[in-house]
Amino acid sequence: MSTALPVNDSKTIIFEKWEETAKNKLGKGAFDYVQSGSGGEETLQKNVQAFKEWDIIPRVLTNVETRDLTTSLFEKKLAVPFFLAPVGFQTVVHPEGELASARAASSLSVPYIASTVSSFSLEEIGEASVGSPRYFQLYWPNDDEVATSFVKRAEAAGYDAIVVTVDTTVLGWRERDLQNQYFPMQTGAGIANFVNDPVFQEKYNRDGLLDTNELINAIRKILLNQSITWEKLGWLKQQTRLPIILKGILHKDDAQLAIEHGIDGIIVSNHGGRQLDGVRSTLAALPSIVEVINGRISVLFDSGVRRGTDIIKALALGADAVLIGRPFVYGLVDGENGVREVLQNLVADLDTSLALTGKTSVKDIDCSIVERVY
Ligand SMILES: Cc1cc2nc3c(=O)[nH]c(=O)nc-3n(C[C@H](O)[C@H](O)[C@H](O)COP(=O)(O)O)c2cc1C
Ligand SMILES: CCCCCCC(=O)C(=O)O
Repeated sequence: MSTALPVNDSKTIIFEKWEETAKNKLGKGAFDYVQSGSGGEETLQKNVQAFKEWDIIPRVLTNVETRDLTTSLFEKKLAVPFFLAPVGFQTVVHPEGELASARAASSLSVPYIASTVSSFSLEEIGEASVGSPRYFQLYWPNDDEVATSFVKRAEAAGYDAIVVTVDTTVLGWRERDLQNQYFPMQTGAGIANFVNDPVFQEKYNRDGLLDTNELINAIRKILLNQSITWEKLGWLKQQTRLPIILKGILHKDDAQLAIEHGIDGIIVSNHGGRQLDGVRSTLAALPSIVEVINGRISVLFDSGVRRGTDIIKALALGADAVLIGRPFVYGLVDGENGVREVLQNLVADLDTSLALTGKTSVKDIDCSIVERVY
């Protein structure tokens, strides 16, 4: 990486400006669905605030002429230490939804995580991101045969890992969505992985005979699984040769259990403040989890990452890589180009921040360059 200049033809650099653009372009229901958190949005705010509670203390005179943003996870090289987080229902933001975001990510070799509730099938998203790393996020359905089918399809479509979201046994209490009476599936978004699944079709869709409302009800009935336990993970591991990553870990004891159950990685996440409100910010949760993990498995991180310096802080506190959610979703209001713009700027911002931190590689960032604000 030799330049830290922002993208020349960028229209929007600032996260808050993208958010404003999204607010102006989207209907209230869709915008609130993306922006809001659960409950009184305490955690949503804490996630962002937490980054301000850590100072970067840069080093100087270290020769940062040549810089390297690459890292590796599960023996695969990544061009940058950040992923597009799994985000469902992307056609509520732009008609090309996940295809646009996956193409933008792939054009910059940014790794992508496809959601179970995508508006295009995992096979279509896989094709849109061919050549670039991609993981499949599993909302573990309340039907083992459908769960197995999803995992096998992800393997066949060339995905590199399965991300099991474990913080969504039920949907969070999202007051703004409830107030707006907004549920994105009602727009027809988020059902592609089900309607393209042979097991689901045969068992629940009577081979395509259900009308849209019946279909949505059938999906909702099996989408979230309240009965999964640590013991059941052994069964999932037997269904796939891909690494399994748990998304939604906040407690250090759960980090320990992940290791004991042979899990390959965890994502320290509170779902962007959208599930249980009042939980810890992820940056506050990270250090104690990293201590327990002690380098034995990969630790990813999300919730509240907005800028390059946020990535530096999360890496310094022990994350191997981070995920971004809302920043790319706001870019998606301008389709593939909008997402690309957000990502290009984030790469340039990260590169600038790396140089000014006095480091030449993201792999060299460690806790020596951060301290809690006092
Ligand atoms: C609109 C929207 C939809 C989401 N859909 C999913 C999903 O389908 N699966 C999932 O595991 N997480 C989902 N998430 C959570 C993200 O993966 C991620 O944890 C969160 O957005 C990170 O916080 P940030 O938005 O502050 O970056 C969603 C988040 C948003 C904003
Ligand atoms: C019953 C729908 C569950 C999917 C929710 C998607 C998501 O994770 C989010 O909105 O956040």
